[in-house]
Amino acid sequence: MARISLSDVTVDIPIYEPAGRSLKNNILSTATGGQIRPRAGTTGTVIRAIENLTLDVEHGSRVGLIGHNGAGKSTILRVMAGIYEPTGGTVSIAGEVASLFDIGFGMDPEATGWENIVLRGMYLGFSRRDIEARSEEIGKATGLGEFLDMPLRTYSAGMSTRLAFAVSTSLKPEVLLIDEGIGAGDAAFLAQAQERLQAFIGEAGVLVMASHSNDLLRAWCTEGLWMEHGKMRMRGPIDAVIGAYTDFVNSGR
Ligand SMILES: Nc1ncnc2c1ncn2[C@@H]1O[C@H](COP(=O)(O)OP(=O)(O)OP(=O)(O)O)[C@@H](O)[C@H]1O
Repeated sequence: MARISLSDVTVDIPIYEPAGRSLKNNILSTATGGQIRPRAGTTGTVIRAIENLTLDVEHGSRVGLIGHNGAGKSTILRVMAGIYEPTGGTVSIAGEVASLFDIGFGMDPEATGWENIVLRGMYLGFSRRDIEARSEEIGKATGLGEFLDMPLRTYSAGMSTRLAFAVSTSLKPEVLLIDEGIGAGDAAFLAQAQERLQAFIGEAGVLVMASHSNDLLRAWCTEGLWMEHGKMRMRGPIDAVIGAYTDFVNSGR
């Protein structure tokens, strides 16, 4: 059974900046971003992107990450994907993870779409045999037709997204992580993607996605998690969390 468990996770990102630009305050209050703090024992600075986050995402959950620019949404996804090692706390993931960010990950601009299906699949941890056996189906799902014979560098951002999305969802990972880059798709892609995603979620697994699009969040997620300056502010049914966040933004606080 797929499951994600974060226990008291903190992520500090050290900033190596010229000494002359030191920060006077422990925490600068801004509308965006994480918390900027002095780095303990040094004259340097860290950005606290996530602070003491404890979170369990159970099998079958579809969680949407909501919040201002720099609230920590992408950082959470990167911690779940194993790209960022937390500074504090523990992360435990059960199930194969596929991430739909870093769209270029495992792809070669000079290789064709077909070749990139195999490359990305292998980067995501699947065997060449496995991915080759599925490439026909994946190619079809991209909707890219003859462009699959062209090098990736000839693709638009949305076309690359289609390719990456088709690979990730065809491999039936148990945990799918999506960052909002998916918004690069056009309406036809989104409709098709939703169908594929629903099939994927129906079979098993966990979805965690970050987006600023309420429509996308409502369509794909059942639960919302509102992040603010690296901390969880609210978790609950997606409509309730979007509603509370929207009210907060509109109140101008
Ligand atoms: N590579 C990095 N170097 C320094 N700081 C970073 C880096 N990546 C993220 N941060 C900081 O971490 C904090 C959280 O950023 P994150 O990308 O997780 O936010 P987000 O909620 O995904 O924002 P957005 O909605 O704008 O994509 C921000 O304060 C950001 O400045």
